[in-house]
Amino acid sequence: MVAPHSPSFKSDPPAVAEAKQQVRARCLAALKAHDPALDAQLCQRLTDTLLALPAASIGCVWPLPNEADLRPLCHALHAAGRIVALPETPVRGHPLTFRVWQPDCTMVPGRFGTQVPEGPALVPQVLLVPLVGFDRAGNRLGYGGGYYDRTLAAHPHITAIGYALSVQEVDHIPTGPYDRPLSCLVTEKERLDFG
Ligand SMILES: Nc1nc2c(c(=O)[nH]1)N(C=O)[C@@H](CNc1ccc(C(=O)N[C@@H](CCC(=O)O)C(=O)O)cc1)CN2
Ligand SMILES: Nc1ncnc2c1ncn2[C@@H]1O[C@H](COP(=O)(O)OP(=O)(O)OP(=O)(O)O)[C@@H](O)[C@H]1O
Repeated sequence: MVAPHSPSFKSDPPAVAEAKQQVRARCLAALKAHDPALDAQLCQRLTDTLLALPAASIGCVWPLPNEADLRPLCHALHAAGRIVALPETPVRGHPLTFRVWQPDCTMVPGRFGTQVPEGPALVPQVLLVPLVGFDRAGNRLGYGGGYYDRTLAAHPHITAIGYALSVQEVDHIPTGPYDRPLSCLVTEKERLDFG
């Protein structure tokens, strides 16, 4: 039986949250120092990976400051006839929604400095998952909103592909009850498949 006052964690236990915060700070510093020339290599590898999939619609990512810039990938996928969608960030505690992006569409400001296309809503078949840090077991860590964790939980059939620059790798990402490892992650150097 569960003791009456034992916490039933709806979120990460405090020790895990604290450990994540330390790893997050280290990875954000690495991201900030990264060579922007690597972004083109990452885009090329992601373009090859995604165009090899039959997905009609793909959830991409519009960059926040210091992140890898995937805008060339958005253009390449659109030019290849795929529907490109970008995330719209709701209030905390809810999954992301997605709106169709086109090269000439209007972008409007969203939460946390994000930009959102003025297009119709759509759930993409394949979803690129950004991250702040990752490890070789496929664990990922984001900015701490839990948005992608909730989105993947809400849409278990979406094919999720993580992406990162190789400088964002750490030995071990602390995990909590809601974190699910990625099955695939692409960096500018390699593609990792985690069985
Ligand atoms: N490019 C991009 N878009 C994205 C995400 C992402 O990670 N990258 N998201 C992933 O979920 C969602 C937005 N979620 C976010 C949740 C929290 C913070 C946040 O707390 N930012 C801090 C700055 C962090 C730092 O650099 O130290 C802040 O605004 O204070 C940012 C994005 C959807 N769009
Ligand atoms: N499916 C979920 N249901 C309820 N709580 C969740 C879920 N996913 C994550 N959380 C909680 O949200 C909080 C933030 O999670 P976490 O620190 O793992 O976010 P993150 O992976 O850094 O962010 P993101 O997924 O947006 O990139 C944690 O307390 C976590 O337990």
